[in-house]
Amino acid sequence: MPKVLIADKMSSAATQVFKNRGVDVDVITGLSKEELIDIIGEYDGLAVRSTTRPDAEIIKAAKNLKVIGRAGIGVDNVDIKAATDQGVVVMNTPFGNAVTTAEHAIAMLFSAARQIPSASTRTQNGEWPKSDFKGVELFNKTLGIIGCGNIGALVAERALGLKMKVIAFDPYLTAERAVKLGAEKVELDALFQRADAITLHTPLVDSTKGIVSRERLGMTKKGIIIVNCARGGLVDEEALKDALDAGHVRAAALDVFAVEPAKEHPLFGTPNFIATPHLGASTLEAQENVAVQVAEQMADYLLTGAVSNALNTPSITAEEAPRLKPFVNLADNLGAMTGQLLHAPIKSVEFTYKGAVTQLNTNPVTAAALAGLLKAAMPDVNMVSAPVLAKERGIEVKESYVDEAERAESLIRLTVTTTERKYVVVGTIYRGEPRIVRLFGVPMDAAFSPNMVYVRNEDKPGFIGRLGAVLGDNKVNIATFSLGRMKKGDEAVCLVSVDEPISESVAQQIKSLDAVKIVDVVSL
Ligand SMILES: NC(=O)c1ccc[n+]([C@@H]2O[C@H](COP(=O)([O-])OP(=O)(O)OC[C@H]3O[C@@H](n4cnc5c(N)ncnc54)[C@H](O)[C@@H]3O)[C@@H](O)[C@H]2O)c1
Ligand SMILES: O=C(O)CC[C@@H](O)C(=O)O
Repeated sequence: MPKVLIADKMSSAATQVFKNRGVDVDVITGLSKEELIDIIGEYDGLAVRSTTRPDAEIIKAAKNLKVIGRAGIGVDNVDIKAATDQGVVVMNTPFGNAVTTAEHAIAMLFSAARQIPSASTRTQNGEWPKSDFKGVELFNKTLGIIGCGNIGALVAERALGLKMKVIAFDPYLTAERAVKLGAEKVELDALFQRADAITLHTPLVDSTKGIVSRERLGMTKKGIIIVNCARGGLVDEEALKDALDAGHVRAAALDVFAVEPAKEHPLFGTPNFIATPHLGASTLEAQENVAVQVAEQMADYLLTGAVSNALNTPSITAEEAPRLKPFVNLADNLGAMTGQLLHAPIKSVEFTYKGAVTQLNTNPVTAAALAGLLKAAMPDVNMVSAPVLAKERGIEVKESYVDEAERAESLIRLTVTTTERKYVVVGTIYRGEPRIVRLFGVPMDAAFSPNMVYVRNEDKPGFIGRLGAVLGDNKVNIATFSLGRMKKGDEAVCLVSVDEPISESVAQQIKSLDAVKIVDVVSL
């Protein structure tokens, strides 16, 4: 039974889902990094919100970890590269708290425009400070949205409902989608120059860090309102403080801070400044949504192999997972065998899919074959990291499909081009088991096994007997012996599965046989 640790406070609905799905679950929140490192090795899954920060050190200690589930959207608290390198799937819940956060941003916008928190505090202090609060309407004002994805679009919709004009900067926002949202797509500087209020809804990435800079604040109209319910680090907080003190920024409302938790901050106590403690996602509905979603996604992956909302590997539906499993196994074996028989750097790999497999999502199949191919040189590679590593090493990866739907069998062909030559291997599934049907151009039919010897030889009478004698003389027991040849008297291939790995000495004895061209040991 897989076991999951819930390490951040989240709705008990997550625990219930895990239990209902037959996943063992511990809820231990408030752990220090050292305490988490001490216990994480026991778990197959780790569920977090934004407090726990699974970094490379924690992930390295998580020897059994298969999945990290983020009950929320932003995953900047997870070292995704470290997770990928270790084959740990990272998934989030991209829609569970989007409405809630959009509503918080609108609430912060109103709070800033009318200084509601301060007015409330002072009224309740008995000051009746009526003359001290003159706000501004949002009606007919221009709202600048930086980042117009899920939440930004929801904020746009709500702002339009308030009869605001909406302009948006988002490098990935198409003009068509902007029109559909009722927003005007603008460049970043234009947004700062034209907006009466700016709200941020981007991830914290290199291109967004400090996007609200001192220089850009200087481009804004006097009286601008700034709202940030995305991530601390998007706003130059010191520059914002100066602009508030100078009366240039009318008001600012931050839900997120560069350093959290923000217990002390230069902005705290500044007039016309509003702060909330990262409450964007904190509603009953949102927390129920993300808890249930993350638990269901993690349970799906741990129990069926289905992947959804993963940041570092292709999605696999629950329906696909069982159908893909034999092909992923075949791809892994084909890749691993080929990778051990290559003796030069890989330049490109083409995956050709034929027959029924073309009807499936072949991304995980390709990833598994890539992992097998690269494993000879990079033992820690896995199907999560393989596509990234291949790209980093400049290996061109192509996929093609031959839709021979009438063909009962499925075939997977790997065409691997190294700096020296091209290799072609073909495999299929027969009675649920993976088999190799063509090895480097030579037709054959062999099952995969943990210990195999690959021999390429001249097609001559007596060779098989001599090869068998060397193995027998060295007490190497043969499990299966598969043969193939291009044509009579040409090159032939022996693929011998043996009970135990052969020693280097035995390999040398085989190499010394007449007619031998190549001898390689394959371990799967
Ligand atoms: N305060 C909270 O509690 C809370 C809750 C949920 C999400 N968030 C934060 O809000 C962020 C956005 O959430 P979402 O669901 O809308 O994500 P999303 O991925 O749907 O949208 C993010 C948008 O930002 C855009 N973007 C990326 N780089 C950009 C750049 N350099 N300039 C402008 N736009 C850029 C993307 O194209 C995308 O459209 C999350 O990454 C998360 O950090 C905070
Ligand atoms: O979990 C939270 O409270 C915040 C989550 C939020 O920042 C997100 O990125 O989804």
